[in-house]
Amino acid sequence: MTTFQYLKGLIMYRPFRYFINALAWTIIYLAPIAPGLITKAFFDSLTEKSTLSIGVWGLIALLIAAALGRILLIIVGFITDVQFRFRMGMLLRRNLLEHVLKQPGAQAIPVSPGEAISHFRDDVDQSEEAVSWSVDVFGMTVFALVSGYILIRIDAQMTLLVFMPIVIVITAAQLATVRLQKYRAASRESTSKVTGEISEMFGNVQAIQVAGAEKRVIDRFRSFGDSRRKAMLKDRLMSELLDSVFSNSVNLGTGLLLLLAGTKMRAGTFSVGDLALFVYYLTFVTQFITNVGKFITYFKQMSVSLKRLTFLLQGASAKVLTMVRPLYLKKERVGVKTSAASMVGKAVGARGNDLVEVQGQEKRRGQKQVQEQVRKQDQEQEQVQGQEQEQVQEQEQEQDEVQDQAQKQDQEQDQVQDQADDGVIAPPLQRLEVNGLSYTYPETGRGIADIHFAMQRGSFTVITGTIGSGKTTLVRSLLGLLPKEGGTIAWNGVPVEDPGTFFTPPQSAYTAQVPRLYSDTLRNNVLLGQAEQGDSLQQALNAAVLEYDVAQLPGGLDTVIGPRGVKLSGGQAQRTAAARMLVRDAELYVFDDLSSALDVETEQKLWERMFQRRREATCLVVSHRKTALTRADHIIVMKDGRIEAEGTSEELLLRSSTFRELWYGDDRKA
Ligand SMILES: Nc1ncnc2c1ncn2[C@@H]1O[C@H](COP(=O)(O)OP(=O)(O)OP(=O)(O)O)[C@@H](O)[C@H]1O
Repeated sequence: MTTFQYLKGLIMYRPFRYFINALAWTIIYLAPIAPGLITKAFFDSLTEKSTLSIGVWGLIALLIAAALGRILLIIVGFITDVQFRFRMGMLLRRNLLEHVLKQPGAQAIPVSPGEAISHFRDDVDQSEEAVSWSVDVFGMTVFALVSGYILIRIDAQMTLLVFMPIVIVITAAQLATVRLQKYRAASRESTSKVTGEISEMFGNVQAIQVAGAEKRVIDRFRSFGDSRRKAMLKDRLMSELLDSVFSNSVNLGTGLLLLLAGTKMRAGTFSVGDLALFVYYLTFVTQFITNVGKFITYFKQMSVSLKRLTFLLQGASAKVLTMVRPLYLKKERVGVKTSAASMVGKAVGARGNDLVEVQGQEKRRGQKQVQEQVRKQDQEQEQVQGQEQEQVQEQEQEQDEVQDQAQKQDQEQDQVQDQADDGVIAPPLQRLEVNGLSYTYPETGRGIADIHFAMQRGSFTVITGTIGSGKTTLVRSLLGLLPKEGGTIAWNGVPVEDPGTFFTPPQSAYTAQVPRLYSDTLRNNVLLGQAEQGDSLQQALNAAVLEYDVAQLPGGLDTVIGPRGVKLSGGQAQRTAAARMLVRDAELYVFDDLSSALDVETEQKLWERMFQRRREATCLVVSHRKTALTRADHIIVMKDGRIEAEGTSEELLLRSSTFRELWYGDDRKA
């Protein structure tokens, strides 16, 4: 997308508001035409060249009225500007945010969160600025044309001699904006780095302290700060330099005007009123040239912003940025679950509808056959006279029953179809099948390849393997947190089109290896906005073996656990994440190495309680612990991104050396 297309896309978001804004500012810029002409007439009246007889006070009153009128217009102009530009900024941020949220969770943004914030803030502002200035340029061009026409009619030679040098000076200064653009890009980049570093530091306070790296981290931060200072200085210096050239052009013009006007006035070809008008318009015309320059600069900076925003889209078309959408992310539908759930429904729904439709057609075909048969039988019955009445009645009854049954089945299917159309939930899990799943990290070329496995309802499957063998990658690719490169995932035989939106509650819930907690109360960290229903929270805490810990906390469930849950132990943090998962009803629970911060006894309790609570829960668990392995119906052993062996623990102890190492390694650790 070119910068011009981007600008146009933003304008076309609210073309009417843009038009109103342009109209308001064109009137504002045209407003000085009248006071200029009044001033000219007044001065000419002093030398008896004009018949205007309003006197000094009359002139002052007229000029004040014109100024007040312009102020009023400017207020209106600000209102129209704000109405347009903030909507445009919101659209950009909204589209960006929606795109980021739709990305696989593990790859949502290609930069640090701090840098992403800087893109959201500065680059959107920059784009707003450029579009807003385009309005000014339009208004001022109209002013320049009208005033130019008036001045040329008075004295074409004078107009040319005064304004040409100004145009040349300003154009030369404009050329220097290429450098300004370079400096601006560098200052943006350095600001992003500083913002990113701040968020990294705040996010990793513990790690920095544990490593005794405070000084090194601060030194690094200081070096980023220094680079930023230098880049900002160059940027500001260049901006101010150009500004001063632009603003001093008026003085240059006035000087030229005085030099040239003297001779012409002596010759009687240039009146005092003409001089007053030239001086009066000079400021505005110079402002026009300056502002056109500014707009060109903003336009160039906008191209830098467009590049940076497009980078955030990670390969998606830049058109995403200006797509016309309502300014909110979700549209809640009354009576339907959250949009995530509705997306889920649609993911399966698309296929589900096909299935229902095919089945429906078969049923209807079946029904027609039955009816056909009935008709035939009727004819036969009419032909065979004298047959016993009883037999006929029996047959009719049977036909009615068959028809009733077919009708009932049709009604049931209609119901299923309605549900799928509403996008509520996918059907309960009976079987999950993964075939040929693969993903490679572009940075390392590592990942997983050709993963096949299946899980039945209520089963407990453990993924185990050596460090870095691809366990987490497998889970993340399955759940759509990484974009799978190949393979299929089927829920009850129906392919899952978009795992990222499908594998969310109520289909599945997930606890990551490194839990993400927020600086909020424990309660809010578990519920994450979900309404507290009955004793569901207590049950989840109990299932996650967290009830004792909660009782020990000073504020219980209302204890604020600090940024990233720093006030909790590693095990408490993981169990909080597990409680967050368990408080949500799900068909499939996925745990990524929950045991890494739990002792054997606590882990044992956790599995026991989990199964007491949900007998039918299907679990996919990454673990190397015997507690989990002995409970498993099926174990998948990963090595170098592939499944090396699978089976029960007894089978694997006989067959897999990797598994034996993991099994006895666990003994050695215990
Ligand atoms: N974000 C990433 N970028 C590039 N390569 C990665 C990334 N994450 C993991 N890898 C690589 O992919 C391979 C599989 O990693 P993965 O985290 O899935 O292993 P794992 O079995 O879960 O390891 P662990 O037991 O340490 O949790 C490893 O070789 C790792 O170096």
